[in-house]
Amino acid sequence: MSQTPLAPYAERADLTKGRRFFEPPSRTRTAFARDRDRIIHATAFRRLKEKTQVFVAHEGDHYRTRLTHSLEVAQIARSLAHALRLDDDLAETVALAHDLGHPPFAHAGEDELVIQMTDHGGFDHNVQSFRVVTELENRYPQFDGLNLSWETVEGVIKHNGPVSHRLDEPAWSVVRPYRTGGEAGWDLRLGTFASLEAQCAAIADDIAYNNHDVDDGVQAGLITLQDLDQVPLIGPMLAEVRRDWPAIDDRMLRIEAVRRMIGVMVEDVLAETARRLEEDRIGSTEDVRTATRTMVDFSRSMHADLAVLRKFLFERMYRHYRVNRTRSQARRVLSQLFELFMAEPEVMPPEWAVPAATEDRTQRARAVCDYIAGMTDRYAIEVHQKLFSLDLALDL
Ligand SMILES: Nc1nc2c(ncn2[C@H]2C[C@H](O)[C@@H](COP(=O)(O)OP(=O)(O)OP(=O)(O)O)O2)c(=O)[nH]1
Repeated sequence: MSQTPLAPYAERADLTKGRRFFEPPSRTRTAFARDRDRIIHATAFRRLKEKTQVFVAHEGDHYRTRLTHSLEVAQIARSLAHALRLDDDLAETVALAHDLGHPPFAHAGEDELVIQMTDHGGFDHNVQSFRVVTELENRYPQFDGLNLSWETVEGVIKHNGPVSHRLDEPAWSVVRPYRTGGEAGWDLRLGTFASLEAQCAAIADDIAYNNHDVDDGVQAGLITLQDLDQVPLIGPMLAEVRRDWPAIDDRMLRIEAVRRMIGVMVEDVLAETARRLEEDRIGSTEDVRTATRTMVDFSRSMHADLAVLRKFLFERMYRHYRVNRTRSQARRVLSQLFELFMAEPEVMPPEWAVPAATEDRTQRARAVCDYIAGMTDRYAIEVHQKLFSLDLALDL
């Protein structure tokens, strides 16, 4: 963006730990910018356009999908990184990749896959994002996955912080080869913190969804502006906008209040992060990794307010009966597809039917799970309709 020199604790693309499979550097792009471009060209990225954020993707053109959510996260991550004098390409790249592993119908879909995979190694959307970029995307003749830089892959797998404590959970076992001595030949140093750029992407996720869910929830009529008056963060913001613009209509009031709330959260993160970097005397990328806490974070009071806002959104929006009805349908679609594919793997396309054609039920379940997890909402509904309708004229 600008030529401001990077901070000493910023990642540097010219000092990257490199890619798993050697490739000569690009003449025109840094390693992290090239990673971003690979993600944008990935099939899993395009499919985010029809994956649920809160509303199933076809419910309305104006609601967020996982794709527009990822773009908003990337924008906020980039702003944070730039203000902190970090590598904004890396922050953007990790943000764009962070939700690649979400199954159709997002959390409802994940809840169902977790149940279906209980005896077969489990399911976790963050691990699935990691598998998409390291293994499942198939668009290069030389390797599986996208062969991204170490720092990008690290950011994807550490979306929720260091992961060493979770390696015994079956869902996380696929990450094992990526630790010291692992056969992947790469040590992602799973027990340490990720780069500050990846931490920017992670907090940008929280900023983005808490804000856009308020926006979408009001637009959808699940919550009202009056409901929000008593909720921390957004309530004071609504009052402030009404004071500044007494004649403002509800639509503009909602948009302006959400815009200001994003700004307040970003400023809070920047101030808290600067404070922590100084307090913990962070002077290098190694200091970031071996620190005793996350550096890019909200202040204590923002955490407290956000907890109340999250609880409100959870109870009033994510568990609204109208959303619950769709969740219920979505889970049935996925459970019925899963059971059918386990019994008749030959009805899946060959790239999934072949690995599923085994007596090893765990191996079969993983192929079924990967096929389903890669589906968009629309495709899952279409396949379900085709396979469970008795109308043989339905073509797919
Ligand atoms: N936590 C949660 N979020 C839901 C649910 N249904 C819909 N959502 C929406 C609300 C947010 O827009 C978004 C939060 O999910 P994300 O996957 O982005 O973040 P989360 O913190 O759950 O997971 P992550 O940080 O990716 O490990 O999903 C639900 O049942 N639980």
